[in-house]
Amino acid sequence: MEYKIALLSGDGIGPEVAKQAVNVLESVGKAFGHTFTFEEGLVGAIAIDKTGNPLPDETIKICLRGDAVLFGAIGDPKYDTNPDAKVRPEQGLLKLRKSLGLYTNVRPVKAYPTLLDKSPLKRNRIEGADMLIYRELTGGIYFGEKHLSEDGKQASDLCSYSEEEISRIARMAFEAAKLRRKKVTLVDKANVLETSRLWRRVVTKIAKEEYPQIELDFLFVDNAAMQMILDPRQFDVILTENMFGDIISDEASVIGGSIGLLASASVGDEHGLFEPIHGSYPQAKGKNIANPIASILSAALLLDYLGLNEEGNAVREAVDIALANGVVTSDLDEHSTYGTKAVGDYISVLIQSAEELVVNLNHQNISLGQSTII
Ligand SMILES: NC(=O)C1=CN([C@@H]2O[C@H](COP(=O)(O)OP(=O)(O)OC[C@H]3O[C@@H](n4cnc5c(N)ncnc54)[C@H](O)[C@@H]3O)[C@@H](O)[C@H]2O)C=CC1
Ligand SMILES: CC(C)CC(=O)C(=O)O
Ligand SMILES: [Mg+2]
Repeated sequence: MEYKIALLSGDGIGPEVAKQAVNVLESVGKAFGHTFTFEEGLVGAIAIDKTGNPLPDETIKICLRGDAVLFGAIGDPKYDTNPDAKVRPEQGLLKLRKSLGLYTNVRPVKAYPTLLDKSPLKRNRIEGADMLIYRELTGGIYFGEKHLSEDGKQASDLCSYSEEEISRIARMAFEAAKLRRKKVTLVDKANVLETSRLWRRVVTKIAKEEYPQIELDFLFVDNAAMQMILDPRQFDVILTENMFGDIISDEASVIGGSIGLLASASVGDEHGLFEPIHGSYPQAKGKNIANPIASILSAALLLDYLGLNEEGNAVREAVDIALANGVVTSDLDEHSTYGTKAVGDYISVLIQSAEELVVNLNHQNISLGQSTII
């Protein structure tokens, strides 16, 4: 089959890690007889530099005509250090999520058996940890009305959610839990926030009426942040709003040993975008030291989204082999001599001999709209 992928590499390490994901997809194409074509679009700081707009209309068109979007990262210190900048790279990513209707962001987190001693957390706390974070992606405080008073002394960001926005991602999270350990934890701040109380009411009703077989429990986000590192194995599927999900998923990346391992799928009713959870890590730009695995595993989720589960598993299998053989960047092994490209090449070469891989890992399917991810 032929697939058209919109490629938005972005800023900082985005292009370097996305390049490795592209190479991996091309290897998958060779091994499994598919053709992936890539159409590149500008986004983020580079798009501002070239067009004045962090998300040019042409980029949206490229995404709309693709079968899926592969995204690198955006962000640049010249904006991070200038709070007065009116046009910012991050606006490009937020607008893209909204324009494509990507209301659910799935972030798989696990402790890899071969990396248990790479995490700063104790092995006996993390062994077996395996969760999916369902983060709402197009609502909440990141999208609410912003206000700065004329004298610059008062500011506000509105956090707003509707029943519809909550119920559509909640159903996705419950569907995922059905195929796993049948537990959903709603993370909120319902002791303080009206929006969180709405989340509780809506999610509780859906659980009772539609998913009686799923255990639903609740955690306040401050406690959840602590539980995440105290006892991460208690979590199966976490369901939460936009900002809480952003924060606790970076925290959860410590379980695996590096944020450079964490992939994500952003999906809605019609489109899918696949990106690492990390940002543009500008300190590493051009140094060939960034871990490409988050981007490569995002490509695996993209394959699942296209219905190519065996191909997605081949990528995950190759990643597992690289990790087991110590073919990792310096974030996972300070003595490593492998760079971004070497790790990507190793994984790509393994995939090209895919018939030798046992593409039969113990991954569980997750129902995600019309498609299935692992
Ligand atoms: N989805 C996106 O494009 C995101 C963009 N950002 C933007 O990225 C820029 C930098 O933000 P930060 O807060 O520094 O977050 P960041 O995720 O870029 O980096 C934080 C730290 O994580 C580690 N790290 C990140 N990616 C890694 C990789 N592939 N391999 C090894 N280590 C890695 C590094 O230690 C780094 O110092 C900002 O402009 C921010 O707005 C931040 C988060 C997400
Ligand atoms: C621009 C930010 C909202 C991106 C981010 O931190 C994320 O999606 O994880
Ligand atoms: Mg984030």
